[in-house]
Amino acid sequence: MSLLTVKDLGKSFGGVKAVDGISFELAAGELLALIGPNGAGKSTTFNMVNGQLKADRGSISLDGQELIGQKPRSIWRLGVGRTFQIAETFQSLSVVENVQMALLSHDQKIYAMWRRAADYRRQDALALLDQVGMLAQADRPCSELAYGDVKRVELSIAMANSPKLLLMDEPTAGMAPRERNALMALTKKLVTERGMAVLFTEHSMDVVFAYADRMIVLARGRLIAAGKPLEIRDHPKVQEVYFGSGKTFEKAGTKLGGA
Ligand SMILES: Nc1ncnc2c1ncn2[C@@H]1O[C@H](COP(=O)(O)OP(=O)(O)OP(=O)(O)O)[C@@H](O)[C@H]1O
Repeated sequence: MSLLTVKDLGKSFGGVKAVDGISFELAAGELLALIGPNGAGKSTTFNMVNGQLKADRGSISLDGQELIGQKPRSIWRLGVGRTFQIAETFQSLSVVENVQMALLSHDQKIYAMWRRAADYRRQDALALLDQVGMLAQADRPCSELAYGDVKRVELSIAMANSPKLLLMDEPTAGMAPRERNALMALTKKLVTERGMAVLFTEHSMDVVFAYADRMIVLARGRLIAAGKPLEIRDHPKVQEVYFGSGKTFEKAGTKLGGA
């Protein structure tokens, strides 16, 4: 059975149908890539799933519970996580303290966090860091880490909430190819080990084809194709959008696989 079921989801801004009646499913243990040219509706879709935007129509159901109409915080509590960049204010904290802060937040002990982060559930935080290969660097300040390692820590912070579904918006943006592959291989490992589902946008087609179990393709708010990477690559509509005349997206100045 699907973990996430999206049906006839729609959102308009003024006269623009940003998302125009899309439907898709996502199972536990699956990595689903959401791709499409600039302005296709990817961010709008993401923000409806995490509750930052309210859908005009349709349904988003997680494990049978309707998410539309719920606040972002409630949706997060139900198990929809997302990766956040480590805020500048937390850069001076150590790696493990950043994960401890996330555990405090998960446990709703947010008000005491400044005082208590250093003591709070340290062993659990270390276990999360171990899962992302960052145990050896647990006591270093985040500000000293290489970019790829910061991304690993961000992933472990997202894991602190034990998400059933993790949303990743351009997870490998700004990374070199080797770092990109390492991060996605790690994500895939977490998906398999934890039975977590991941929905991600990505502009690097290499990453998408190498790591996505399935893909959905949006263009002008509509879902134009869904399937396994190889099926998508050969799909006529996708070919037209990305490689063809470019008629549909000429004006948007589409980059290949623009996320
Ligand atoms: N807050 C908003 N107000 C008005 N129009 C918006 C708003 N958010 C998005 N849109 C419009 O909705 C459409 C879809 O935008 P969206 O950001 O979801 O696309 P995207 O696929 O994420 O694009 P990109 O790859 O450029 O980030 C675009 O035409 C955009 O201009």
